[in-house]
Amino acid sequence: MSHFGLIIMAGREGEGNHAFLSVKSLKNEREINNYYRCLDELGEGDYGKTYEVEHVSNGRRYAMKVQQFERVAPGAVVTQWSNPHEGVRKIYKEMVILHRILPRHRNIIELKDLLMSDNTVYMVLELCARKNLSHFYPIANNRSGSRIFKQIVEATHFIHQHGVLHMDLHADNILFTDDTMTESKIIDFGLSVYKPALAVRVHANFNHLEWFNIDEVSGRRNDNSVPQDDIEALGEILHCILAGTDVGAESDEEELTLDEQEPRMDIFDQQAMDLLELIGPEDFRRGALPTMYQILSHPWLA
Ligand SMILES: Nc1ncnc2c1ncn2[C@@H]1O[C@H](COP(=O)(O)OP(=O)(O)OP(=O)(O)O)[C@@H](O)[C@H]1O
Repeated sequence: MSHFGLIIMAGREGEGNHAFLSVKSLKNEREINNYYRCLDELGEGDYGKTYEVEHVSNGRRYAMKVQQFERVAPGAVVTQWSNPHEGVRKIYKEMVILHRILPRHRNIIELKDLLMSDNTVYMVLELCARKNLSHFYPIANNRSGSRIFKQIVEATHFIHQHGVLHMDLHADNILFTDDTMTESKIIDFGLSVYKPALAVRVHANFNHLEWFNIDEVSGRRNDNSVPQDDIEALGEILHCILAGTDVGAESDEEELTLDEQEPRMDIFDQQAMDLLELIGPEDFRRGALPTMYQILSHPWLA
């Protein structure tokens, strides 16, 4: 049975404490219009686009991530340049992570609905504002910086506890619920990795053997991702908060001067600098990376 067939079969009503989400199967692409009206484009990624949509019957607004995948013909050839299974695998993994592995968390985007046609997946997500971390960096101060960074660290810790490494934590993938920029949400689990051996919490009896091919989770697929990869990304984010700008962002404009990359010590206190020296980029770091528990108990996040 295909991965997508499996996801429809495996959801059982009333299971665990996660509100059951049934997968709607669409006969064709047009049928999506019976459920959601498309209002505006929010963003575009490698595999599709994300739109602001309105539920046809209750008028509520959501974000809908639409991803198309190519059906993989039996015996399709994997080459150095193209692997026809990769797109399907990426989309499937994101769906399973959001749909089954992670319970609800206030700082992780919530999956609200899931629809599928023959070659398209529609992930309906809670709608965030058009504000991401890069809008927050210039206005961050010691108090708001610590509050938002703590939200991101706690959500990342929660993800890790369930055996998931995000692997793509940066400004574009951390949105705010509204323009006040007080509540953040981690999005985009497209590059995430699921490692059951890392899980110390299991949601709703999630059994990875029902959902993933054993090669995928056994390390046989040559995946070297570790929690430290996310911790390093958190260190980069902290540097940006303290510098007040997206330090590593690709831009057509001139590169930032060294001065512009410096932590703003007139705004942030010594505790913030101490945390930067623990987890920040190598220019700042004093020693080996601490664990998530050590980061969470740091006084700047108290
Ligand atoms: N829940 C949401 N609310 C508002 N906007 C969103 C939401 N989810 C995604 N977006 C917007 O759509 C963009 C693309 O979303 P996302 O990163 O999930 O897609 P992607 O196809 O995986 O992208 P990429 O290939 O760049 O990783 C985001 O950067 C963001 O601007």
